[in-house]
Amino acid sequence: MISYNRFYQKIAENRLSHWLNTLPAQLTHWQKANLHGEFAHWQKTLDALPKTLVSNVELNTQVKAGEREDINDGEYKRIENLLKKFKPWRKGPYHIHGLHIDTEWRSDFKWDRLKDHISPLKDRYVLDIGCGSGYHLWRMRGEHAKFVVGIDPTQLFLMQFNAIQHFIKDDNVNLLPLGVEDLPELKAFDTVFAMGVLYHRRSPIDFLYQLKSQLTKGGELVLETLIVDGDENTVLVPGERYAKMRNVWFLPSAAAMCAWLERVGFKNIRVVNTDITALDEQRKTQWIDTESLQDFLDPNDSSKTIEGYPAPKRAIFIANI
Ligand SMILES: Nc1ncnc2c1ncn2[C@@H]1O[C@H](C[S@+](CC[C@H]([NH3+])C(=O)[O-])CC(=O)[O-])[C@@H](O)[C@H]1O
Repeated sequence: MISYNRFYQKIAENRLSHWLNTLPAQLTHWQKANLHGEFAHWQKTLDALPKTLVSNVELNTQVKAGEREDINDGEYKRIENLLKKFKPWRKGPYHIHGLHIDTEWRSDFKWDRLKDHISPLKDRYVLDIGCGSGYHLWRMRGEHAKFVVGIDPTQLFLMQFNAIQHFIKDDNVNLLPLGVEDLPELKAFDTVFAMGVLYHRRSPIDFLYQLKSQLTKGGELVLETLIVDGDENTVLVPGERYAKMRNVWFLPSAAAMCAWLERVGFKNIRVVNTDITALDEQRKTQWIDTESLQDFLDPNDSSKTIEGYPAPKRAIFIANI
């Protein structure tokens, strides 16, 4: 059973205390009514992870907990077998006692593209919406953020996060099983990240208002999303699938995205990076059994998706309120 009591105690004493008005009831309901069919099984896997002595934790240049020498061969094999039960591992990579979880995505590439453009995270309250397994949460803490909260409704990713947390043990980094639509207007975070989520939202403008309502006055939004080429009136709404993904709705141009941000009241809007996703950033590894980017592109023309749309191109936007 996952307990959020420690999280409640922590926020009772910090600037998120008003979240206690709604969060405990929401999470209690979630545990009663919304658990994934595999949840109990996953929980057993988590509980079976050995309690090891973690000699060091490195979060600034990578996400690494412990050394190979901290554990014996049996423990290493056990950790590997148990963590493989949480496949597919999409976002990472992680290094646990010398075990390299070589995830589908090199999420560190995205971090490298944005880290020099954002306001320093030192002492900040940070929220990462749609954080996946939480890779970037650790990197934010590695930049000395004071309190880091991630939300993501996909329960397998929560399990992956909890598995990494089992070794790192930092109660200033938390992942809650919520969607953005479950958040009250907290107006409490200094930096809000929303990366890889906007195109999954059916109402992108409402989504931007939701992001805005999480920020303190003067706070910073870091938004990353798929874009297309074009002017401020260009938006692609793909058919049933984009790069084999079913739930993709709006792909604006960078100019359109800036116009949307301005329309909902963000200021100081800038595009700090654009990048075509390359095959070394998203690829099949031993830690996923499913297809990856190579299978999502036209085999004869990698500038197109398999459906004939422009291949994935992403941009990072930073804005303030
Ligand atoms: N309603 C929702 N509210 C919040 N999150 C959601 C919702 N619906 C889906 N998600 C979550 O949004 C994440 C998107 S992945 C980006 C990960 C990371 N940020 C990255 O930048 O690497 C990109 C992709 O899969 O295309 C997934 O983890 C979903 O579970």
